[in-house]
Amino acid sequence: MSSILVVYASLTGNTEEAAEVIAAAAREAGADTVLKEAFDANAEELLQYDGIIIGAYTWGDGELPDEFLDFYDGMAGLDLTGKKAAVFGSGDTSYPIYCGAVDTIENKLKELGAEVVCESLKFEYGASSGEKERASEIGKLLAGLLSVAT
Ligand SMILES: Cc1cc2nc3c(=O)[nH]c(=O)nc-3n(C[C@H](O)[C@H](O)[C@H](O)COP(=O)(O)O)c2cc1C
Repeated sequence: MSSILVVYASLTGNTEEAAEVIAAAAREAGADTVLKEAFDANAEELLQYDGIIIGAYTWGDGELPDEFLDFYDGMAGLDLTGKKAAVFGSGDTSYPIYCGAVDTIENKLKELGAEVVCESLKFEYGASSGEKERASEIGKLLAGLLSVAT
């Protein structure tokens, strides 16, 4: 069975809600899926999974949230070649850098060799029903791609 780690940082629950939708969909699609908050996870754990889904809200001036910084720093130097990945997160369009954390994480995953399999999901505050549907599709997509690959 393929395995997926969904790891996220969320302060007020918006990104967490989407993380739960994604993880439930991946599980339903047959992947052995673990859902963790970033501060309970270690970046090296990424090496144990076939699929990686990372979510983070954006903080400061388009920055990564504090709860995600240790995890992000720990990603440096990991070889994620062969992993399939997706990224999501909540933001607020009134800030000049909308969902900047999502872009930063996507770029880092690509730099480390992971294959980002779909356009990253950005949503304002809580995900709408359509955005939750996309979240669900991301979980299913990754689980489906991994079941074909393994
Ligand atoms: C001090 C502060 C700075 C923020 N900076 C940004 C930003 O630069 N870009 C952005 O898209 N959203 C920004 N946001 C909005 C949050 O990302 C947004 O409220 C999000 O829904 C929080 O997600 P969460 O519920 O998962 O914690 C900021 C919010 C606060 C309070």
